[in-house]
Amino acid sequence: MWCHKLLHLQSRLQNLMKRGDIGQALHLSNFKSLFSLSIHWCHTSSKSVNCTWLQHEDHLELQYANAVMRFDYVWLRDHCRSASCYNSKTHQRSLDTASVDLCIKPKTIRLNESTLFFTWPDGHVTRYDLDWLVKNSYEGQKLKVIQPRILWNAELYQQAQVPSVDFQSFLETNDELKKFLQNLLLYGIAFVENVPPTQEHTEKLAERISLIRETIYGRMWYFTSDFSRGDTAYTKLALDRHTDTTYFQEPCGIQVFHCLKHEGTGGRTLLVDGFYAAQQVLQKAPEEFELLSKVPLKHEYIENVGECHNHMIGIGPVLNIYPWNKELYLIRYNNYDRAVINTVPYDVVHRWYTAHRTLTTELRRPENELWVKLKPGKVLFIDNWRILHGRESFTGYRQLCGCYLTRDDVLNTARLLGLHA
Ligand SMILES: C[N+](C)(C)CCCC[C@H](N)C(=O)O
Ligand SMILES: O=C(O)CCC(=O)C(=O)O
Ligand SMILES: [Fe+2]
Repeated sequence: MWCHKLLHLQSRLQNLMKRGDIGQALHLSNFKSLFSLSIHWCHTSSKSVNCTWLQHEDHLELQYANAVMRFDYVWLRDHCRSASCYNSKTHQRSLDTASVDLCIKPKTIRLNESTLFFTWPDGHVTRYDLDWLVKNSYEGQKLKVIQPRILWNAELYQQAQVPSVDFQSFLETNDELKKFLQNLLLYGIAFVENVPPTQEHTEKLAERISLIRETIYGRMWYFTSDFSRGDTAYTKLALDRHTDTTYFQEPCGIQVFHCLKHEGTGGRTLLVDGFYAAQQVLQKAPEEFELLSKVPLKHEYIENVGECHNHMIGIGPVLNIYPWNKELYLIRYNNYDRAVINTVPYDVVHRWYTAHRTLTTELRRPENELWVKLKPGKVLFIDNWRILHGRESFTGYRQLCGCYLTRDDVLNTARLLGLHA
């Protein structure tokens, strides 16, 4: 009975809080205390800052800066930034989280200026700046974009007139490197021009941004249509749009292409913004978008050519999204390398094929295709987690070199230059 009443009161109060009707909420909480139900409902408000909070049984409800946030008590104890709990020099936690009582509750909470003080049962005091709490709350994070991007089709990309960066200034100035990285992060592709057409210069370029990710293809790779490896990339055939290394648990982050030579016809490179296409799917058929983000798939690379023996398997959905804000961060799309689907029952399989068809239709719209002819001196960087690439069939002798970059290190460089990454 009491419990029922308390729940009712609690939900009314929460609704009032949500509507921002603090006066009413305060009134109710006073009313409740008359009936001595207030043991866990201590409510305090500060005069100096516009901040109120409710101490629930298992969490703190904080209203500040036009936001209602909820913090678990263990979380509040765990993130304590006091000298004994956190090393602010190394930014590492010293507190042993496993030593925190999972039923912990603050003994008292008080506000001074813009700092909230929690005193825990053992006397330890944790202090949080209100702005830190806003910034680090789940509610705040949910609204934030992890990686800002500009989605494009061919026309939008051409209109944007994204400039290429010159090789020398790229090597010599941080400003140019930053500009380049900003474009790579926003559009998922970027070009460097006037690069001497050698593998060594391409490597130097790559190393300016990040660590090179060595794979079964080597550190720097160099390929022609010589069938030297068991993959159609090493032929003159056309390749439909795809992302690379879908058969790795973590597909390579960035791909670098430098065409060192082409004496012949065809061989243009196709680029398609996979996130733009996925966004169209989300708008037209949200349940299909969801399915593509849920069904795990296997991709596989089996090679037995000459000395090269490899068997790689990568598992993950086509669309990878952050669960808390639904932001898309990785598309795994390679119809050549997709392995047997056996991770879901037959009826889901059929729905998956329908969703895959919708995505493919978007990816294949001619207006989404950006065609470029790679030439010696012009190096292309592709975000392999977002942009699909392909190529036209070709004739004659064509030599391409390049490498993959470790995504973490590209982002690291970007952040060090002050970019949001
Ligand atoms: C030639 N190069 C080393 C760039 C990559 C070849 C990888 C091709 C493979 N089918 C894939 O899509 O992952
Ligand atoms: O030959 C090309 O232009 C690209 C081939 C390809 O898809 C790859 O190497 O990953
Ligand atoms: Fe490829």
